[in-house]
Amino acid sequence: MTLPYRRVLLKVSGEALMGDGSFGIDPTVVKTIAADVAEVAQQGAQVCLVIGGGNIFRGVAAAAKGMDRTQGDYAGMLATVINALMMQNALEALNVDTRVMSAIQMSAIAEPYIRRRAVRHMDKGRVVIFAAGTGNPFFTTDTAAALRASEMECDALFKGTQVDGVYSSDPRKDAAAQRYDTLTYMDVLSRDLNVMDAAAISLARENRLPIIVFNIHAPGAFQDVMRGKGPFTRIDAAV
Ligand SMILES: Nc1ncnc2c1ncn2[C@@H]1O[C@H](COP(=O)(O)OP(=O)(O)OP(=O)(O)O)[C@@H](O)[C@H]1O
Ligand SMILES: O=c1ccn([C@@H]2O[C@H](COP(=O)(O)O)[C@@H](O)[C@H]2O)c(=O)[nH]1
Repeated sequence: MTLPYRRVLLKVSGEALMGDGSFGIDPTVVKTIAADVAEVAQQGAQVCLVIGGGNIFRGVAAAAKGMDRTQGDYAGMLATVINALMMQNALEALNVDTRVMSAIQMSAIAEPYIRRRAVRHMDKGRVVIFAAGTGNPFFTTDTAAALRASEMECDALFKGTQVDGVYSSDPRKDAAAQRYDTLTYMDVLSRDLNVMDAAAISLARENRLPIIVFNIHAPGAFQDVMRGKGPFTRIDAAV
């Protein structure tokens, strides 16, 4: 069965890569996600990825302990490059052609981000991994994902995270939280549902980019959610 999307961006939470650990990367988790991405790419969808860095470094957390925020954010962006290289390695082991494109130039390990080149890579069937977020401090990889998905004219942004959708409050802290099947961008903003930052939601809203939030941990979760198999939450202009 053909997939109902031509080109999509998958945002993978950095924290998801920790597996059962409390820091860093569990290679088994990376392999499982890579296998899911490989399946989707082999079924003909153009796929690009943004991977968070929260499993390694978050600028805001470092700032809370007295570090300069900007410096911490640059360290956070470098953390996303480490995750991108791990994912590239796992995808290449599955014979998926990939390119890492970095928003911060580091020509020995990644191509610089050039929008038209990224589009060309995807047209040739390569999975493009966007690294180093937006390249700017005070942003997050959620915003980078909404930005790149808009630039790439993706049909949707899939946010693969630790929870299976958007809840009335953080489900990891509130056992009574209720999951929504659908929400509008305005619902997420006005109810302060913190699954993604407001800048990312606003950017998606402006560009009419649907966001689908799902749990990345179930094997095959990405290909299932691409086919509309739940659970997930869809955030859109009007529902
Ligand atoms: N209303 C809500 N609905 C769903 N999840 C929520 C909500 N409020 C807070 N969260 C939390 O937001 C988290 C989603 O963010 P995620 O872990 O994907 O972080 P990220 O910043 O995108 O990535 P990283 O882990 O790299 O920092 C969920 O794990 C969940 O605990
Ligand atoms: O555009 C960006 C993207 C990220 N950062 C910094 O990186 C870390 C990790 O990203 P997450 O989205 O939290 O996974 C983030 O905390 C920022 O410190 C950035 O500065 N700019």
